[in-house]
Amino acid sequence: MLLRTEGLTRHFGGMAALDGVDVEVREGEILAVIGPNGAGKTTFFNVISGLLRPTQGRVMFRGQDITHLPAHEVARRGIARTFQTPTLFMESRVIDNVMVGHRLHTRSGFWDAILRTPRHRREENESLERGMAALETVGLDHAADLPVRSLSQEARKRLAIALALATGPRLLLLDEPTAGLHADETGTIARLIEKIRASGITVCLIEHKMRMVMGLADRIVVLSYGRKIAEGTPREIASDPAVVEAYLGGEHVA
Ligand SMILES: Nc1ncnc2c1ncn2[C@@H]1O[C@H](COP(=O)(O)OP(=O)(O)OP(=O)(O)O)[C@@H](O)[C@H]1O
Repeated sequence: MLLRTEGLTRHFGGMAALDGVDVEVREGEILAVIGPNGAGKTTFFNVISGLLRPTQGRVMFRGQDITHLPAHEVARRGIARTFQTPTLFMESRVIDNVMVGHRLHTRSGFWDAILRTPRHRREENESLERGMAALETVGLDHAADLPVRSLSQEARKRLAIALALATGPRLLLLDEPTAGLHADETGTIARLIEKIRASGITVCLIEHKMRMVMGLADRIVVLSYGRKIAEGTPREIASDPAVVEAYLGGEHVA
């Protein structure tokens, strides 16, 4: 087991955005987290990645309790994530955006940078290499020197994934990686996710596009009102009465 949440609970005021959620992420799989709007999916990612403290419950990663670690420490241990709305530096070059991600793992400080110490130079070279490798994975190595603003919407999504890959994760959390994209662009991202998994990185994604989820995920976890209501293979989920009810009962039909 790569990651396990136990009784994960998060309240906002009187409301439980997550309510006793037990989820296991297996090494090497693509796990999709789905559910109607407001089901708690993003909150689930925020708690795992250390951006939010759970009210109750635990997060275990590679056998260690990471529940109370700050976000940068969770990232250092091997969990990277993307956000629904990526924060990119539009006027900076593509490669510079990616190198910021890798610096999370470097040790040079302010004085190393000012004095251009050997350690700083070595780490800069390493950041560049890692950054270029991440860009190559997502198919943006040819665009390394272009400003981010010149990229299409779809290429920016891939860049956001490259930023996460540059941190060298074991587990990649993708929050709606295809939001706002057309069907053919969605296919490109799906193939990229398969490629990332083939490289040995475990993927957990939040996704609303059912066709994509059904074709891509090994397993699916369904959240509704903060609770896990179903879990299984795409085939099992598609015919699960509780899932059909959760989607048809709300205003959201995928
Ligand atoms: N920081 C916050 N403060 C207060 N309430 C919040 C906060 N974050 C999330 N919530 C509430 O928690 C519930 C779950 O939200 P969350 O964003 O996790 O759902 P989601 O499944 O990701 O939804 P969507 O599919 O719309 O992105 C919602 O009712 C939301 O309004």
